[in-house]
Amino acid sequence: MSSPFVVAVDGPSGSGKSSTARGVAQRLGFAYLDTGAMYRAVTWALLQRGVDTGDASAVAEAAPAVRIVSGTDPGAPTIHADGTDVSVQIRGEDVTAHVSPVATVPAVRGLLVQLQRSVIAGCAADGIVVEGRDIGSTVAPDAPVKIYLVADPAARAARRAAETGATDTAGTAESLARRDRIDSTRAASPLTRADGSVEIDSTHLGLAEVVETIVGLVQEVR
Ligand SMILES: Nc1ncnc2c1ncn2[C@@H]1O[C@H](COP(=O)(O)OP(=O)(O)OP(=O)(O)O)[C@@H](O)[C@H]1O
Ligand SMILES: Nc1ccn([C@H]2C[C@H](O)[C@@H](COP(=O)(O)O)O2)c(=O)n1
Repeated sequence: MSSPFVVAVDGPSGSGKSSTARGVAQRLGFAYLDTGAMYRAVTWALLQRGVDTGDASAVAEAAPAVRIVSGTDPGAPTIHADGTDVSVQIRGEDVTAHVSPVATVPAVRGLLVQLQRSVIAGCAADGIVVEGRDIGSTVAPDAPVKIYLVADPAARAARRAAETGATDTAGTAESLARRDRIDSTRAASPLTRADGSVEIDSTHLGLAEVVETIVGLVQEVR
C-alpha cells in the first residue's frame, strides 16, 4: 500500500482548522484527522480518573493506559476514549480548560504523535487532511502541502462565540489567548509555522474561499 497524500493544517486556536480541513477532505475524497480531538480525549480520560492535569508526572504516568480511537470520515469524524464516544464531552468547558497543560507533557505528545502517524500510514483513502499544531513540523514534516491558518484574535473570538452561543466574547477571547500562549511557548513541539508552509489569513475570507484555496494548492502539486 502506498502512503497517502498528506495535507497538514496547523494554526492557533479557533483559526478555522477543523472546518477548513473537513471541507478540503470532503472536496478531495480524502480522510480527515483531528489531532486536537485526540489531546482532548486523553484529557477527558485523565479527568475521569481524577488525575491532576497540572501535575506533569501524574499525567505522564496515567496517559499510556488511555485508549484513543479516531474515525477519519470527514463527513462524520468520531473520537473514542477507552471505548466511550466522547465527541460531545471533549468540547465542554472542563476539557477545554485542562487540555493545553496536558498537551505540554512530552510523554503524552510522544504517544499521540506515534498514534497519529499510524492512522496516517493505515489510511485507506488516497490522501488525508491532518489538522493540529505540530503536523507540518513534527507529525508529517514531509507533507507535500502544509498550511498555516491564521485569523485575527477578534475574528476568532467572534466566530467561536457565535458557534457556542456565548455572550461573553471577552471571556471567549481570553480562553483562546490563554491556549495560544501555552501552545506556542511549551518546550515540546510548540505551535509554530512549519518550514515550507503556506500561510493563509482567513480573517476576511469565507470558509468556502479558504477551502478552495487549499484544494487549488493540492491540485498544483498532485
Ligand atoms: N473562513 C471562515 N469564515 C468564517 N467562519 C469560519 C471560517 N473558518 C472557520 N469558521 C468558523 O469559526 C469557528 C472556529 O472554527 P474551527 O472550529 O474550525 O477552528 P479550529 O481552528 O479548529 O478551532 P480549535 O483550535 O479550537 O479546535 C467555527 O464556528 C467555524 O464555523
Ligand atoms: N497536534 C496538536 C493538536 C492539538 N494540540 C493542543 C492544542 C490545544 O491546547 C489542544 C486542543 O486542540 P484543539 O482541539 O483546540 O485544536 O490540544 C496540540 O498541542 N497539538
